[in-house]
Order: sequence, then C-alpha cells, then structure tokens
Amino acid sequence: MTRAVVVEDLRRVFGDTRAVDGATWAAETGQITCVLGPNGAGKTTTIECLEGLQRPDSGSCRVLGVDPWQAGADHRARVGVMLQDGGLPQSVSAARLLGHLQRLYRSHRIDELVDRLDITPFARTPVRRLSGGQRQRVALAAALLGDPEVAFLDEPTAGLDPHARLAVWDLIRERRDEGVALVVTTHGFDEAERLADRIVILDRGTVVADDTPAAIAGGGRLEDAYFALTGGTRG
Ligand SMILES: Nc1ncnc2c1ncn2[C@@H]1O[C@H](COP(=O)(O)OP(=O)(O)OP(=O)(O)O)[C@@H](O)[C@H]1O
Repeated sequence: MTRAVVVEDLRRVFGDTRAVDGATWAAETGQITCVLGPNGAGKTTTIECLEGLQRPDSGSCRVLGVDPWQAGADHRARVGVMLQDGGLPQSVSAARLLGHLQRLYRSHRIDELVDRLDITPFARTPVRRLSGGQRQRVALAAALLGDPEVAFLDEPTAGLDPHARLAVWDLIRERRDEGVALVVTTHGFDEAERLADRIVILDRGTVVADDTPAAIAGGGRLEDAYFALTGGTRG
C-alpha cells in the first residue's frame, strides 16, 4: 500500500485562531480514512489544503506525491472533491452538470452513478431547487465521475435518508476495493465504524488519535473513546 495523502506538521492560522496546529497523518491507497473531530477542529481547513483551495502557513501536504497548492490540471483530474456545501453551480440541472463532467473526463460511469444514487427522478431540476440530500447525491456523483485515484468527501452522508446513506456507503466501499484512497470527514460514529479502515481524530487543530477503529475504541465503543480524546462532556 502507498501513502496517497500525506499531511506533515500542517499549520493554518486565521488571526488568533490556529485552525490546524501541527497535524501529521496519512491516508493509504485502497483504504477509507475517516477524519472525525468536533466543530471547529480543523477538518475542513485540512481538507481544503489537501484540495489545493487553501495554502498552508507551514508544514506540508502531499497528494499523490504532489503539493496540491502548486498542482496543475493533470493532477486535479486524478483527485475527486466533494465540498461540504456541495459547491455545485446552482442554475444548471444535475443531468447537464454530470453530462458536462462526463465529457470532460470521458467517463463511462455516469449511468452507474445516476442509477446507484437514484438521481434520475430529479435529474432535470436546477440544483438550487433540489433538497439538501438530493444535492449531496449530485455532488458525490460529480466527485466520483472522473474515476479519481484519491477522493476527498466532506460529510458525504450529511442530511441523507437511510436508503441513500446505505447506497453511498456501498459506493465508497467499492471505490476503496478498486484501490482509491478515500478521505471522508464525518460526525457519525456509526459511519466511521462501518466505513473506516483508519480513523484520524482532530481536536483543536491537532491529531489526538490515528489508528484503526478497533484500536481507537480499545475494546469499548468508538463514541466513548472519542469523547475521552476530545474532552467533551456527555449528556
Ligand atoms: N477563513 C477563515 N477565517 C477565519 N477563521 C476561519 C476560517 N476558516 C476556518 N476558520 C476557523 O478555523 C477553525 C477550524 O474550522 P474548520 O472549518 O476547519 O473546522 P471543522 O473541523 O471543519 O468544523 P465543522 O465540523 O464545524 O465543519 C474554526 O474555529 C473556524 O472558525
């Protein structure tokens, strides 16, 4: 296995806020790495550095051996990105958007993705009129359409109904089995337990755990380990 994603002593500061404060972790090809952490822990900032959308203040990011901030179009075609708010153009329909990406990537996977994510019923509706869950499904299809070697999925099942969640989990696992490195941010313990080969837990910009789900849970529940590691109080 190779390290498709490497984060080394990464720092990103906004004024007085150390959003990412010296984090080091990696994600392997053919594995699902789930990144967990409380609101404001630095997950999205880290992922956006890895996507080349933000420039680290210090430390380094490497994706497929390349610095994402410097990367060109060739590199970007090898990386799938699903942003937290969907990041989709609002006035076009899913059919038009995915058709455009299909031509761009010369992809053969559009029918499979549309079918698996049950996009057909709303394929002709403008993105701005879609429900949150429908938009999530289109954003995931867009991220996976180009057959990426690495995919960054920021809360891919947030707001999805139970059927759609299962469909998304199956798709993510299949891509893993095809050798894709998937980095998935989530707030769901069940999601992390079911999906992750490896879990990275961030808290206040630093890595407080980086191991298999079983090792982090230590024979107990992942949820309990998470609360102990992130200093939260439980209701
Ligand atoms: N552009 C910015 N300007 C100022 N502060 C920012 C900016 N982006 C992020 N931050 C701050 O950095 C910290 C980390 O934010 P980030 O979005 O990375 O957290 P997160 O772990 O993704 O949280 P969530 O679970 O809520 O999505 C937060 O305190 C946030 O307010």
